[in-house]
Amino acid sequence: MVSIALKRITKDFAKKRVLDDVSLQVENGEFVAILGPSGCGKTTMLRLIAGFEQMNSGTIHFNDEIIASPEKNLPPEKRNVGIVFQNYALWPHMNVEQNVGYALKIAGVSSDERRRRSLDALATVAMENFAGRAPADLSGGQRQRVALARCLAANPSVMLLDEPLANLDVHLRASMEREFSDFHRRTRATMIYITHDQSEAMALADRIAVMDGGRVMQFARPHELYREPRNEMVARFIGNGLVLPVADLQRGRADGTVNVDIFGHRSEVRARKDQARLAGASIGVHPDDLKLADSPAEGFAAEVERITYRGSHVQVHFRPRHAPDLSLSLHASHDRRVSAGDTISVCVGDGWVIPEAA
Ligand SMILES: Nc1ncnc2c1ncn2[C@@H]1O[C@H](COP(=O)(O)OP(=O)(O)OP(=O)(O)O)[C@@H](O)[C@H]1O
Repeated sequence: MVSIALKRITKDFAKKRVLDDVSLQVENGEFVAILGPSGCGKTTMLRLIAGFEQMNSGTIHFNDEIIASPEKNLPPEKRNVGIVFQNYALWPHMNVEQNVGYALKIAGVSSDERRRRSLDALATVAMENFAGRAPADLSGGQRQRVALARCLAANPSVMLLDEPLANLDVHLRASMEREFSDFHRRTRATMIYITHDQSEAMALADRIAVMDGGRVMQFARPHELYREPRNEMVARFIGNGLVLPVADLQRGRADGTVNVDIFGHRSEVRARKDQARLAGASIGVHPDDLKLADSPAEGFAAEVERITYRGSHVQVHFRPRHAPDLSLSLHASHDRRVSAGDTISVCVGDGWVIPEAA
């Protein structure tokens, strides 16, 4: 069992800083997802942990051992990590079963046992009927599934996955999601999983690291990221979040709520317990937190721009009267009859005062 610590890692490519003072402590047996916009350094971080790149400064520790630093680089094959990367190639001269069983062969597993474990792993990814095929005769998605099976069969104590489900169709994705969950429960391997799919990350991960511009913005449990984003980047990034300016923040009750002015209407929102009084701040909300109020006294005034039909509900696009430059939207049921040009009243059901200024 392995815990992984990244300590103050920086990595430059041709004078461009790609990882900037990244620290991350992944506990033994933890499932961690990495989310962030394209180019923020996710893959580079995984390649450093795998041993395919060397950092400019910092150290990587597996348990108490330093496995990588600018002076030291334990070779990838000595790290005992399973790797499923985008485009991580299968060996072209081996058939599917040989690819899956190769690590077991190297580890001295008998051929009967190897065959059993390889076919088991292939069945897990619905590829048992392709055991004799050459990788060249498989689709991209099928190759990805074989790469996964190869990783599962080797039963590593650390698994690094870079968008392992990206090439799969929606049904296979759902069943592979369950498979990852089961695999993790069974083996308690430490897993680091890059994905662009937030719902996948939320469903699978114990904790999620949100990255931006080569830095870790927040590393927290999924519900904490969603409900208590630390800064504006995380607030906007997670769950299509919106950031609204608020004024005259007053401490509320002891439970941590505060009272703020949102576009001319006073509302209670959540905040850190030690949140100070402020003249101005920002709150993070999600589209479902904004509701059509029943009367003008219950919300802030806004003008409806347009309505979009969304099947189960309508999406009402509007601009707050106090901030006409801001375009927002909320979901309303079909029985609320609103049209473009109407004045509506909008209340904020839930909001969170973003603690770190932009
Ligand atoms: N070998 C390399 N040489 C030069 N620049 C590189 C190299 N590898 C990555 N980069 C650059 O480093 C930055 C981070 O890349 P990385 O692949 O880690 O991002 P990412 O977050 O995984 O992106 P994506 O989500 O698109 O896969 C990018 O600007 C990329 O162009």
